[in-house]
Amino acid sequence: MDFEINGLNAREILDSRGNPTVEVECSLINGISARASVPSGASTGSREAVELRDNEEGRYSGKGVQKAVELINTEITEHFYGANVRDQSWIDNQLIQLDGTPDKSRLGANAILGVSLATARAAATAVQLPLYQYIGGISANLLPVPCLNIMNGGVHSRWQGADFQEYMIAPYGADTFIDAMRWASEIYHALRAVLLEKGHHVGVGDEGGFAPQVGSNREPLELMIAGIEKTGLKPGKDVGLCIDPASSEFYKDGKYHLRTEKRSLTAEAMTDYYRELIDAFPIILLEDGLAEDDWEGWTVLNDALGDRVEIVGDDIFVTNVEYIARGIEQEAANSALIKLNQIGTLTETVDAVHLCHSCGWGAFVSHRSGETMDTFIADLTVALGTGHMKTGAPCRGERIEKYNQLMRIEEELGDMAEYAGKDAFVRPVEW
Ligand SMILES: C=C(OP(=O)(O)O)C(=O)O
Ligand SMILES: [Mg+2]
Repeated sequence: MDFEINGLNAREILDSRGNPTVEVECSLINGISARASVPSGASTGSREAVELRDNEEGRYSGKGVQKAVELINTEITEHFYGANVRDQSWIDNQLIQLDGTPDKSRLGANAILGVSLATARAAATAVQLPLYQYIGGISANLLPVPCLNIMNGGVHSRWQGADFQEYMIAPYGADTFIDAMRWASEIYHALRAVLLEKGHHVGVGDEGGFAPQVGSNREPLELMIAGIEKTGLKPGKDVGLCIDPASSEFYKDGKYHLRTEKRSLTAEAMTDYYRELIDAFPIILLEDGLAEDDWEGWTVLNDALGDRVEIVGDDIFVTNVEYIARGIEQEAANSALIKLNQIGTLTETVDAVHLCHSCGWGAFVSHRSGETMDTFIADLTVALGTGHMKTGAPCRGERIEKYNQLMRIEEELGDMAEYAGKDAFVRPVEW
């Protein structure tokens, strides 16, 4: 048969932070082969599937992935020799069983995801379909609103900038994805000019956003509004704002410690703070406003603000249907962040998105702060019709390449392409 796996060949490559990561090539008996690589987070949730990293004696001061590579090239390859590459759910189930741990720590979520994605891409190539169509079928035509993280803080700027990790622009008023990207790039350059005018430095963080030393977590929002206005676009009408404070990173002993503002707040006080910001700025999405273990706080936050903005859970749900289901039951949010390597297989990721959509929740597809040039999430977003996604600033090759892939998909779909626009978010855009 044409679709039998002939081999899986893995190697160690470097990601955008210069750390080792896994790349996998899946080859078929018919000569077709395809490649995928695995990203890595910095502000990771504690319940994420576990990456396998080498011990301290190895290369790269304990960060290498030689063991994960070796496991793919031996045990995993032997297991899948001759298997049907089109049977994705079987492949992913086998990977889970072969690993045998609840957190994928024996083989490593990095080894498992590399195999899962490389086999999916090889199958798409074998049936001669674009990846987004292979995964999403003939109705996959929705181009997402790109939410571009143009100001970085938190751990992604080594705590040099704001406490909040991500400040994003969402150009939902554009007619097409390519127009949205043009607006985004113009705003990015205008923001650089605004920062220079105000005497800020324009060094960037891990995801390509500027990371100036600001005096509060509100200031980046003011700077972004100035950048949007400088281009002639209208904040709120053309372009909205999203924030990901990644607050697990500054939560300790029941309080949220805002270093730049020299104050520590309870969950209730943080909710009040977010309300003030939502009143003052056209914010449409708030991710990880509270910490991963503050489940009670999340319900309070969602009750207070969930009818106004999309409340997205990242560290709290880790793309895991078990935690998303708990979030649905406890009304802790109205959307989940979707990161392939948090859960470790394509099938489980698709299940997480389906669960969100079946309950009227949003599913917000995301890159990681450590990325490669792999564009899988661009195709995945269109395949699953999630309507919005984030993959960093319109700068740095590993981020740009995903946006470029979405532009290619829009061009390929031609008249069939639809830009998600203002309907992308769980709560209506009111401007
Ligand atoms: C992309 C994120 O960061 P990281 O990959 O470091 O978890 C995030 O927190 O949403
Ligand atoms: Mg996050």
